[in-house]
Amino acid sequence: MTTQKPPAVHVAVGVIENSNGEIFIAQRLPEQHQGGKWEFPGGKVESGENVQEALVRELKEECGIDVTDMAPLTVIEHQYSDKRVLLDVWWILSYQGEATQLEGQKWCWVDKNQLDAFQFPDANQPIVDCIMQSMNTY
Ligand SMILES: Nc1nc2c([nH]c(=O)n2[C@H]2C[C@H](O)[C@@H](COP(=O)(O)OP(=O)(O)OP(=O)(O)O)O2)c(=O)[nH]1
Ligand SMILES: [Mg+2]
Repeated sequence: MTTQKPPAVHVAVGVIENSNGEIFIAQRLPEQHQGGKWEFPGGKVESGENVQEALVRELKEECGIDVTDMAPLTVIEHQYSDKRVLLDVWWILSYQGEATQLEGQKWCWVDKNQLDAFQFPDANQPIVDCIMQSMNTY
């Protein structure tokens, strides 16, 4: 008998960098999946949306910014003990407004070189590596 894997939850994730080379991160609320871990803003792609539309919507809802340009960074499929996710990760190339956190999460700008001092969900390790290695010229 074959067992069918449940479908992965498709998640749009944005890496926002400021002019000081710092990255925006927020701490997941205790009651959320992977609660207490730090994350890049984003959320689930809803039906009828493409990933870019989802990212624009999520970053408006969570961070209060209007994203105007983005570029694909990486896609990560990860199986947690309780859930499988497909993280669709994008560099935010330009946006309007001042990034903040509108859903009660702790947040901060962190120097790229210090990103590994924060605890991220396991799926995020390749993203953190990628950012820390990047000589970002955008
Ligand atoms: N946003 C975000 N989610 C991540 C990251 N790493 C990671 O494993 N995830 C997982 C945790 C969740 O299972 C899923 C994203 O769910 P979410 O709670 O942000 O979704 P959402 O904003 O749509 O919120 P909701 O449906 O719970 O209201 O992806 C990350 O860096 N950012
Ligand atoms: Mg979210």
